[in-house]
Amino acid sequence: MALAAARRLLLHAGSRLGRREAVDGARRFANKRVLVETEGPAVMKLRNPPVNSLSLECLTEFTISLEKLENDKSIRGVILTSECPGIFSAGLDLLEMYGRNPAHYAEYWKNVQELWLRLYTSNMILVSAINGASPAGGCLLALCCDYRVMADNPKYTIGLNESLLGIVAPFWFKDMYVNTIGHREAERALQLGTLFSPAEALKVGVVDEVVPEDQVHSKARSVMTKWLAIPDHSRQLTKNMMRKATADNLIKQREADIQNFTSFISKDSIQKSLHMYLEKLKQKKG
Ligand SMILES: CCC/C=C/C(=O)SCCNC(=O)CCNC(=O)[C@H](O)C(C)(C)COP(=O)([O-])OP(=O)([O-])OC[C@H]1O[C@@H](n2cnc3c(N)ncnc32)[C@H](O)[C@@H]1OP(=O)([O-])[O-]
Repeated sequence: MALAAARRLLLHAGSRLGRREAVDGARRFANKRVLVETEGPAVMKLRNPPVNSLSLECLTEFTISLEKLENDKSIRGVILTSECPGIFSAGLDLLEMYGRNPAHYAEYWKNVQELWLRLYTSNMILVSAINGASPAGGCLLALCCDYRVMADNPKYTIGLNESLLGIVAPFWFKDMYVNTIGHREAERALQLGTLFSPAEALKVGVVDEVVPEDQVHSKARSVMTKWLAIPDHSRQLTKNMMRKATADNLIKQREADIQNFTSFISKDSIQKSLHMYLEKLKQKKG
């Protein structure tokens, strides 16, 4: 379904579904895969079990929720986190990129671009409370934030691991990685597909702070309070100054990027790599 049509549908549904309601004293609205609490600092919780993979539906709901928050002038900042225990997000949904047709790949990629552009250029303060594993697209979500707090659990890893899957992170994932950790670290981490432990992620600058697991949300809230003390107009103009060129780089070649992705992911060799990776995930489970 085209994004515009899906958005119309969801926004319409949102006027019923997403109407602010009092639930246990908290104001919140929810789609199926994203819960948003707007009491105190707004919190967006991904809840697409088992692993918060970013399916087309999840991406669309995420984008719509973000749009609704952006349109609410009383909301200046959002904490992004997960409701799935031990998983922040497993990244893009592999089943959206495997065994489908080119039209589906193109539609999916358009929605990935849309979410990234919205998150990366959001006027709101975004703080991620990374309470679980955060590979590839999961890391991408966190990198879009203005500040990243990660739970100190060595089982949780974060990074752009695409090369391990036999696929290649697109140039805008790479640009954001370079902006965050510098060229040399990004060059090495992208080629190796490094998944950093929290301590390593802190050392290279993938995250800004690592705290005991039970403090990840309270720390994110205190970070938000500090950022909220800065006047919006100056912070927003500064953010825009820092990020605009990177976002524009994608905006000026969105169609070409969709075509590149579609032809890349449709290749037999790439589909084979994804098949092997999915099998590996299954075997790990069994
Ligand atoms: C060019 C494009 C750029 C690409 C960017 C990306 O983000 S690429 C994405 C790169 N992402 C990665 O490389 C992350 C791959 N995932 C992992 O490493 C682990 O799942 C985990 C560490 C996130 C959670 O470990 P855990 O032991 O808690 O959980 P588990 O492992 O037992 O999985 C449970 C079920 O979820 C399934 N499933 C998992 N991920 C995905 C997915 N992305 N999608 C769809 N499904 C996924 C898994 O197959 C299994 O299904 P089953 O058998 O029940 O039908």
